[in-house]
Amino acid sequence: MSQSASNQSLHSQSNLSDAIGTGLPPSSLMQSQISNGPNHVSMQQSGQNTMPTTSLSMTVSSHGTGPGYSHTVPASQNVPMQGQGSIGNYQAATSHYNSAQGGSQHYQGQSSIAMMSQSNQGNSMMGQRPMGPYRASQQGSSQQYMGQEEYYSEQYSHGQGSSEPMNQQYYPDGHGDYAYQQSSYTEQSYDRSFDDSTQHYYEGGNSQYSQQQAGYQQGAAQQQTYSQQQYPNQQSYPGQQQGYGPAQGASSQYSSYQQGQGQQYGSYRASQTGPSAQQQRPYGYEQTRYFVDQRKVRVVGGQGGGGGHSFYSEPRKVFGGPDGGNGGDGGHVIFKADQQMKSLSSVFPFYQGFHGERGGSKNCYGANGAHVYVKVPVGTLVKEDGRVVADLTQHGEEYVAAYGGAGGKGNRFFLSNENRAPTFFTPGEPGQERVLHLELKTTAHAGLVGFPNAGKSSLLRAISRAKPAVAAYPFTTLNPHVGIVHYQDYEQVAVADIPGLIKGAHQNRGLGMAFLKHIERCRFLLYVVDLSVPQPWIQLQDLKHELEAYEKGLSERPRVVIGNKFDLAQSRINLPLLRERVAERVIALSALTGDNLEELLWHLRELYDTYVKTEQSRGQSPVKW
Ligand SMILES: Nc1nc2c(ncn2[C@@H]2O[C@H](COP(=O)(O)OP(=O)(O)OP(=O)(O)O)[C@@H](O)[C@H]2O)c(=O)[nH]1
Ligand SMILES: [Mg+2]
Repeated sequence: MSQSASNQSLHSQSNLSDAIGTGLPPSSLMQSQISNGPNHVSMQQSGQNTMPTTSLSMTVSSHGTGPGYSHTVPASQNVPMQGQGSIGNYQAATSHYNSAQGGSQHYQGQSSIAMMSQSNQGNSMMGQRPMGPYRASQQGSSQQYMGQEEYYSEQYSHGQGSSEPMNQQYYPDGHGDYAYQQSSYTEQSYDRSFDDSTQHYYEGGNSQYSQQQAGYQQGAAQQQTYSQQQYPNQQSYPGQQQGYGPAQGASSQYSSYQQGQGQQYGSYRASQTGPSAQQQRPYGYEQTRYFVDQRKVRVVGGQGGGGGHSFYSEPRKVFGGPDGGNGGDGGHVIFKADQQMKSLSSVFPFYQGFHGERGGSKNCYGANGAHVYVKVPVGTLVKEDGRVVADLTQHGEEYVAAYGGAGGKGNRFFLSNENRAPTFFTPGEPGQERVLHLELKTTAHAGLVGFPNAGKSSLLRAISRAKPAVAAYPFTTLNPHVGIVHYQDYEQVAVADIPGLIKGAHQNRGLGMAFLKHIERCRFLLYVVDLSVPQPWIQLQDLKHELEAYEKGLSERPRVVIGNKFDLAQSRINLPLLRERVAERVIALSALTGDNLEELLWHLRELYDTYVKTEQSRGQSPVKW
């Protein structure tokens, strides 16, 4: 899985860069629009065409600097931010901007959640703020915006900064324009490491805001000189406020802004359950597609086409008889197991089959609706009301999740000796509708089972090309990863690394036992124990206990005990003690230094060969990777 994860990460990178290439407005487009001055419509259109959702970018812009500034933000009205912010505040912000702007509609969208908890502050700051230069910078904007264009285009030429894909990842529902905003304004971020970049998410808004402030204070011409010099200050508002010096109103305004923004992002992050944890992820996490091992899907087959209703008629054959053809059948929704798919993340919550076409005159039958194929990973269980209805364990296996409705009959169908001119026909039947639960159980040959920090991921990295995250804190691994061990005779053994188990996992301690289902399909088990901890055999007992609690007999699969961290001094004392106490074969090795990995690899191969032979003797084909 993790090999594929790395592939996926590559894919996602390329996708994202595609998105950046195509989804963001090209700089030339930006230029033409921007240099037109406050051309609301065109900007908005570009926002809608290229970036279909409203985003937090408005947050920063609309709040911070008010109307003029907002022109630079691609925005759309159609996606309100209620889901992420407080609706009440959003509305307050809207009215605020309407009054300031004379009701240009797209400011409603732009203000969005920007004003969360800030509408009052915003109003008061409008009163305090010296509006003259501010408006001037907005109106006389051709120069100013030209300056910004240069800035944009320069930024776009830098193009592929790490922050952009990452931000897209933050907002899978299309907050690309926020990413765009940030990348446009914070050149600094390109040089940063990933960890910094995640922070940059917050800082970007500030920096952008600060630039605008600088522009307003210094006049339009100055805006061309956005430079790195400003950036050192951008993250700290106190510094900025000093810079603004005499602008009393401004300083209070900005401090309130800062406060408000913090709240706003706080609430936003809270609503994003997955990514919020990413702050601590050591690396690479942001660019990978999320691993999803269960999904609820509603599937509806296509509606059958109605029957035709017509009578044939031509000169000299006026009563030619009924000739309405039958309608086409609706298309099915079909789940198809695909080896390329590694998680259920690309499965949507709803699928609808194509409808059949209506029957026509002249006995023309309507075309059948096309089937919709949904690719799912091999090892996907399909459940309905808690009952397993399908188990897709082979590549290419299909399951018809929802049948399309049958097409209706045309009036020709009802022609009989009793009724030579039937006028009735039947409509198409509706497609079947079901709500199904998909559940993925990783299919690998061997499963690494161990306590957190035992070194499972390190071991997988050492024996395969998979790159699961390794770190010195527990629960580094949150999703199963599969790595492939390649042998010289081209046999491949798949090894799954699952998140660490602890004592009581079956009572939902630690990460619980939700991940044990990924072990369920492993043909043999590799128990990984940390030899350097006191009494490592206790770990082994606990692990077995947990596996048994999950499924009886699971811990008794063909297995081997791996004593990891053999390079540490304590391990050498513990190893003989462990060997005395456990019945299984113990392979002592060090995933870190690579000591004695060969023994594991040979033994793994033995286990695999035994498995293949057993399957073949049963007349079944062994799972191959
Ligand atoms: N000295 C030594 N340290 C090791 C060895 N193997 C792993 N480690 C360290 O142990 C720590 C945990 O390693 P991981 O591979 O992340 O452990 P894990 O079992 O995957 O942990 P979780 O994902 O949290 O379940 C890391 O700091 C590794 O560098 C080893 O053979 N020797
Ligand atoms: Mg791990």
